Amino acid sequence: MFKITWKNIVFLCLIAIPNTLFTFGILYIINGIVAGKNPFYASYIGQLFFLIVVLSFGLNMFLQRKIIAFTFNAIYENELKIFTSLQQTTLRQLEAIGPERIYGIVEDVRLFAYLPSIMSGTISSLISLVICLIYYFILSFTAAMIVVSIISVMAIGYVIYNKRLFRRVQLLRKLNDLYFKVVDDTLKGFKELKLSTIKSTNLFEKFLRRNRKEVRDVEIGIVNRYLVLNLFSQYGLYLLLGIVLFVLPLLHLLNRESVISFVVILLFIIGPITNLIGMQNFYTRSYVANKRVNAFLEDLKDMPVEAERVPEEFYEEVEELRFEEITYQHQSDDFDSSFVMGPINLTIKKGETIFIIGGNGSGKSTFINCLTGLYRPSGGSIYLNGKKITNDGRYYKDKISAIFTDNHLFSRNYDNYSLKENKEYGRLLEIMKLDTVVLDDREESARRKFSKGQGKRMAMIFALLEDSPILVLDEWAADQDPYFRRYFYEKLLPQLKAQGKTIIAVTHDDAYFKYADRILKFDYGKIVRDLNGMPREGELLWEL
Ligand SMILES: Nc1ncnc2c1ncn2[C@@H]1O[C@H](COP(=O)(O)OP(=O)(O)OP(=O)(O)O)[C@@H](O)[C@H]1O
Repeated sequence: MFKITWKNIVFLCLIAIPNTLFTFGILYIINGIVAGKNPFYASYIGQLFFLIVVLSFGLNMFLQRKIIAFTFNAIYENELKIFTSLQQTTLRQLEAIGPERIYGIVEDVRLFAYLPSIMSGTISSLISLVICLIYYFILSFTAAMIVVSIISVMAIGYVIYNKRLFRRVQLLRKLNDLYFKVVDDTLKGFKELKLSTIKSTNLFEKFLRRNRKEVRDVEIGIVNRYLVLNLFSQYGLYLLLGIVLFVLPLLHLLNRESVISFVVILLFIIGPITNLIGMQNFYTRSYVANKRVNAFLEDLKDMPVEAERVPEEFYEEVEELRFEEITYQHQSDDFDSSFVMGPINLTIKKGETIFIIGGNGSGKSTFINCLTGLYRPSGGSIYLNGKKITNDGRYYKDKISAIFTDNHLFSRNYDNYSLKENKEYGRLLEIMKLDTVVLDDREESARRKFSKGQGKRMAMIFALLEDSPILVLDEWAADQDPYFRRYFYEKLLPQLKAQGKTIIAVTHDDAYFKYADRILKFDYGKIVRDLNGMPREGELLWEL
């Protein structure tokens, strides 16, 4: 997600070098005065001191603004990248990823909003540390080596310890993904949970409580360890102070004047070092978040390449759709997916009204997902007007309007048409008997809460407003009352057929089979009957 480029590094160096010199200047002046090297009354030193402070302030302000812009730009770009990837990914990949991982990733990206203050703190702390070490070496090489060695030992111990914490942070994020799964179940299964004490108690006790308890314990473990680490570092610095004050002079490695300088410098860097250590918690979490976002984007990477130009056939009328040896196999890590659809060989002509029938699990919806281009077939090809559909068939999909069993009515109008003063919309509201429910042509009125059947009718209105040549309906009439069901088969379908639309409808309504031009019966993923017109007298389609 966050990639530090060479440009960034050069930029940081260009800022860091003068900043280092300024900080060095400040430290040098303070130390000179405290150690009695520079007189207090030398006015030019005071002026120089204030000048350096002002310049350093300006430079830091500039740097922090740049970091803020860089961070929020990276968050913005990554949020867009995630949604672009989601838009381009296939239904199969989305089903495999699961919503909980997506919620987790959105949360991971937002973590970086804390980055600017942390990063500028880190840079200034690092600069101070480097300056102090340089200064130490100027004062006494041997003593500086001792200090550097002690700090290095502390840093190595810190890195080793931090690695273990890294694994715990990873576990924490995984536990949070599971948590989102439970949240999803709680919201989507709200009614079922309200009705069943057993379900809601088990969800709470066996999953939610257990998960949160685990998260609490892991969090406490992580924060406690960081706390120990911070205390060790802090007291390690006091230890260092003791060594500088008592041991190094005793070993004649430092004289009295240098001891004062060493102590002043050490006191100066205690703050930055404590800062650097305190920020590790955040850095470890961001590192894990960064890895997760990258892995997520990588998982979505296996995307079809979009066609650059609109193919000529896009402008042609849909005369024929042909499926040649189409097969599809579900893939899932969680359960055995032995079901294979196909091979399907089928030609659909313009204006045909086709009913797809078959028992539960016979592969009707799988076929619909292949037909609409949502599933990329595992084998075979689809031809539009005799031309093979390549890439992800984006332009092919645009020829189709579909209403699925779990149809979603969007909270806003994402289409190119407007409902305002739209005559066709008014006419469709009347046809669908929704003109007494949706009282005006405002967008908000069309996005209100509907009953299930009304919602499907509203979905039909939106689908018809898209004016696509092919209409795919997955058990649309199942939620309709007898009057509307009848109206749908006897009036609406013939009207749409008369307009030249090709209709492919999954249905279990055998009383209305006679309204189909053609019936395709599925069984075990295969078309076992392809009937033009009504079945022969006495033939029961369900019993084949
Ligand atoms: N996303 C999926 N991953 C794995 N297997 C799946 C998936 N979706 C469906 N299946 C399996 O594929 C088979 C066909 O399912 P499909 O939904 O196509 O049947 P259907 O004919 O539409 O059934 P129904 O009439 O019940 O809606 C079933 O055995 C089902 O369990």
